[in-house]
Amino acid sequence: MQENQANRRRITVLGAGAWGTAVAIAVAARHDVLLWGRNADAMADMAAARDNTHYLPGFPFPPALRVTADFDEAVAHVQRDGAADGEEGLLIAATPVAGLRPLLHSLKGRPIPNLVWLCKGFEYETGLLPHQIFRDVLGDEIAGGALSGPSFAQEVARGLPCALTIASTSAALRDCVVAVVHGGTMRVYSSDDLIGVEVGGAVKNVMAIATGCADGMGLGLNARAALITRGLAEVTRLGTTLGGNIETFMGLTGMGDLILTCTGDLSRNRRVGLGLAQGKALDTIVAELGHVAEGVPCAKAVRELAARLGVDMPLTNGVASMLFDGVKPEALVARMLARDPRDETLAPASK
Ligand SMILES: NC(=O)c1ccc[n+]([C@@H]2O[C@H](COP(=O)([O-])OP(=O)(O)OC[C@H]3O[C@@H](n4cnc5c(N)ncnc54)[C@H](O)[C@@H]3O)[C@@H](O)[C@H]2O)c1
Ligand SMILES: O=P(O)(O)OC[C@H](O)CO
Repeated sequence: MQENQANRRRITVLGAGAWGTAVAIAVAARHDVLLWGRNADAMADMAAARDNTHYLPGFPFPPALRVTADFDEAVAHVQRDGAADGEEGLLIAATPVAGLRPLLHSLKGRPIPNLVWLCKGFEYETGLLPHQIFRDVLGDEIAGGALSGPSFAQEVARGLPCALTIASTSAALRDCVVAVVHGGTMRVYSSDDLIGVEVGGAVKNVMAIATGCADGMGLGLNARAALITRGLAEVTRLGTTLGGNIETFMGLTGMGDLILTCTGDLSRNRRVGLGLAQGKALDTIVAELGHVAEGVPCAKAVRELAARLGVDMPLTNGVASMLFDGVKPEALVARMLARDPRDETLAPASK
């Protein structure tokens, strides 16, 4: 479907992994898109093959998608001098959380328009959410927001229906992202709850590791439903303690993404859990994945954050103990089942 010429925008996607590539393919149905990646050889291969054969093979690039390894060119693509309101380009940061800070530093001082990030997690070293990293680096220089929700790259690249949420405190940024991304098979909802949206997107990855592990151990569908539900309770406890709205955790970026990632075998985080159940070492699992699994660093960051805040997160602690302390899945299951009974609904920070 070609967008009406008047509505075409210039979009740059910074980061050429699976998700950046899928989003670039999806928006190139209606806009002029430049996909930037830091590896010059990989980008040259992509330009020749018109396919991201390493991170998202089998999804040919549409004609309006170009690729580059030249950062200046990528940023200049969205800088149109004198662009009228409603015609600005959009920068989409598609790195993992670990790459967000260095990427934003590279953008500092450049006259860029709106920016959204796609990563889901807490920064490992600082425990910060992406919007806090954004403010740390760029302050109020430009408007920013998180685009999140249940979305496997392969399905989006295939053009299957998908619903996302753009979270930002800037109404203009939200409107820009809806104007660019909403349409065809993509629905984009808006929210001003950055904390809620980002906590949901981050902690669901930890719960997907837990659920993958339980499924891999053959603990059954009852256990899976219990894990997802108690996982949602945990996400909500942490998120509301940090200032997120409780309703956000019942929405696309909370319950929606939690269900998808815990149950869908396309999930890399779920596959980490399946690997743990097989007795594989974490290094082996991560090497075999060949993609980022944000739930791994996130489990550690969230364990520390929750301990600091006094928020009860037994599933997160359990996942972190398997990943980092050598606790075996069977021992963890026994430990979880032996926990004292309690009220199903707990106040945010109570234990
Ligand atoms: N894959 C999905 O289905 C999906 C969906 C929604 C959100 N996400 C989120 O999007 C983020 C990226 O995931 P992905 O699937 O693209 O990961 P991926 O492992 O497929 O690719 C990661 C890409 O980021 C690049 N990268 C890493 N650090 C970088 C840096 N400092 N500067 C530039 N590039 C850097 C790598 O070279 C690679 O191209 C993650 O936070 C993930 O949780 C992924
Ligand atoms: O493959 P995962 O586990 O990183 O999940 C991908 C997306 O976040 C799902 O919305």
